[in-house]
Amino acid sequence: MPFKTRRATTSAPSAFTETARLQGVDFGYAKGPRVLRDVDLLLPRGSFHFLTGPSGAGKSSLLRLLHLTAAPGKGRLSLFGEETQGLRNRDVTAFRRRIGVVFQDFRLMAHLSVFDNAALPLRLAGRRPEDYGPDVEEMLRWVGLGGRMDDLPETLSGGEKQRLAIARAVIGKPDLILADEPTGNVDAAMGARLLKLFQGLNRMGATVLIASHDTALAERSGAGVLHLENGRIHGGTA
Ligand SMILES: Nc1ncnc2c1ncn2[C@@H]1O[C@H](COP(=O)(O)OP(=O)(O)OP(=O)(O)O)[C@@H](O)[C@H]1O
Repeated sequence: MPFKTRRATTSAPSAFTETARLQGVDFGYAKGPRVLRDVDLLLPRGSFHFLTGPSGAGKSSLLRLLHLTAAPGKGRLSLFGEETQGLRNRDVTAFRRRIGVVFQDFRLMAHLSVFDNAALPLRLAGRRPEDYGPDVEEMLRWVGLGGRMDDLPETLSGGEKQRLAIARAVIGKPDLILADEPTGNVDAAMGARLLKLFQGLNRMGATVLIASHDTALAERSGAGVLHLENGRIHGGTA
């Protein structure tokens, strides 16, 4: 497992105990139905949850709120113990640097190699290639892309793109990992390996939330399960 001996966070140690808290959150899109209704949710620091629920229930939307790419219509959202309402753009960027996110559509950088995609969070954090090279290579080998480092994303299969997106999300050892269907395109053995990666990062301190239809994987993981349906969350701590 990559990062065996190191802390799970690149940010300065801070005293937060709640990675995320939603209180009375309503959310809906301008031209769509109300997606979340009066949701209360607490993700304690170092917790690991799966987020399940039928297609269209709002799992991706909830991850978007936690990534600050969408804002609650009503209610409060705090991250790392800090209120997020009214943040300036540069504060949003600072929050996002502490979050590793795996989007359902991967959002890889088409003009960057596999290696450079995976290394992007470290480069943006100001680290030098000579320092991060071995970490990135180790991570890419772990997700089975050790032989593809110089290739462009367009040459990868769906599952390979997904694994690259995961490598990029976790390489900076973020405080919070949000992953949207991260095992949707891989076989069971790779799914188990990726779960191990998330579990390892969680043991090192990261808070993990994985949206998934794979209830078998969720059950096998031993993680908490939050179920989203009809705009409300069942399970977890509020
Ligand atoms: N950009 C958007 N504009 C308007 N409505 C949207 C938008 N994105 C999602 N929706 C709607 O919001 C609701 C929740 O969608 P969301 O993608 O969060 O669900 P989900 O649980 O992640 O679904 P899936 O499991 O199919 O990925 C759905 O009714 C969807 O049609």
